[in-house]
Amino acid sequence: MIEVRGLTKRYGEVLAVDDLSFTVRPGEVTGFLGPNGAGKSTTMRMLLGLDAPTSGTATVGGLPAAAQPVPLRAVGALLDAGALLPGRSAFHHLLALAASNGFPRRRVDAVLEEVGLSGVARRAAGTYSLGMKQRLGIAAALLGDPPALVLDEPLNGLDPEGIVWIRRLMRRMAAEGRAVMMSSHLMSEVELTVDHLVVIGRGRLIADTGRAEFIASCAERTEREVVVRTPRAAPFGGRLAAAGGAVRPDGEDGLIVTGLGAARIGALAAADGVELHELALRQTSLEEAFMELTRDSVEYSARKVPARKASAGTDPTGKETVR
Ligand SMILES: Nc1ncnc2c1ncn2[C@@H]1O[C@H](COP(=O)(O)OP(=O)(O)OP(=O)(O)O)[C@@H](O)[C@H]1O
Repeated sequence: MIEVRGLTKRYGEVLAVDDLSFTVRPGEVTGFLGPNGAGKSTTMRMLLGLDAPTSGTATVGGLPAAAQPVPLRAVGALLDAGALLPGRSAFHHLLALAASNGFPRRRVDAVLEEVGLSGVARRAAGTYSLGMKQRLGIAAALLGDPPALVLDEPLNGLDPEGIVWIRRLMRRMAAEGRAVMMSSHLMSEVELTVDHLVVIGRGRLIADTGRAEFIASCAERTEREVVVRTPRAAPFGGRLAAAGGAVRPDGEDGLIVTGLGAARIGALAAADGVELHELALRQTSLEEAFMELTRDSVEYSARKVPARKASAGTDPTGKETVR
């Protein structure tokens, strides 16, 4: 179990992590999401003992990283897959890690097999593709057979095959009872993989929720839009507005309508003899809902939005909590 309580990190003027509390449970993959600069890497570095908190605690199995007798046995981490000695082979990289932690050599063979690098293990890591470096980083994380895994943007830059492979591996690691935490700044990367979501923005907690509940709350929050295409868009748009719909044009022959269901729009068209070329429901995607949730937390936004403070468990629109 990974537990973060009141975790805060200040770099001079920058409050990178602000009173953050959440739990990553065994048997689950928890997605740790937030836009660039939200504080994900800083939180993970504190969890791993690579950075000291300004205040608060981050523990794995009840102990902070510095107090773990053998850190690699407590938590495996992938932070920067590129941080390798380029001339050293995968085998020797892992062997050095195993030796310095007192792990037997057979663990090296086992993790190389696990990540599919056995065939290229003697090649210099500098010649590896990004996907192979990610696999090597994951092999190192698995070396101590730890009950918790912390992976920072593990899908970054991977091809579709690599993405599917990491997803399956994380699901399997969770099924074995490990607590798995993966960060991402894209909802689409994690929505197929995670059981639980912890969303942060500007260092603060925005949502701490099950994946299914997050999807349900997004569906509730976002109004369904109906796309209508007709050669008589302008007059029919007026008719829909008079019937209580909020209507905006979409090209010459299109209308986007909220506040009226597709059935009602179809009935109005039939009653008025309006020819329809399209009548379709458009559901906001999870990615759009996530962007909406974190919009005010984006460090460098193309749009100027007023800064609003989110409190733990409350979404920044202030409409509803998704905890
Ligand atoms: N060593 C540091 N010194 C000063 N500021 C820092 C340092 N490390 C991080 N920050 C700042 O803290 C904030 C959080 O950064 P962090 O890298 O944790 O975010 P992130 O969510 O991991 O972002 P990304 O997805 O871009 O990696 C940013 O404003 C960043 O500029």
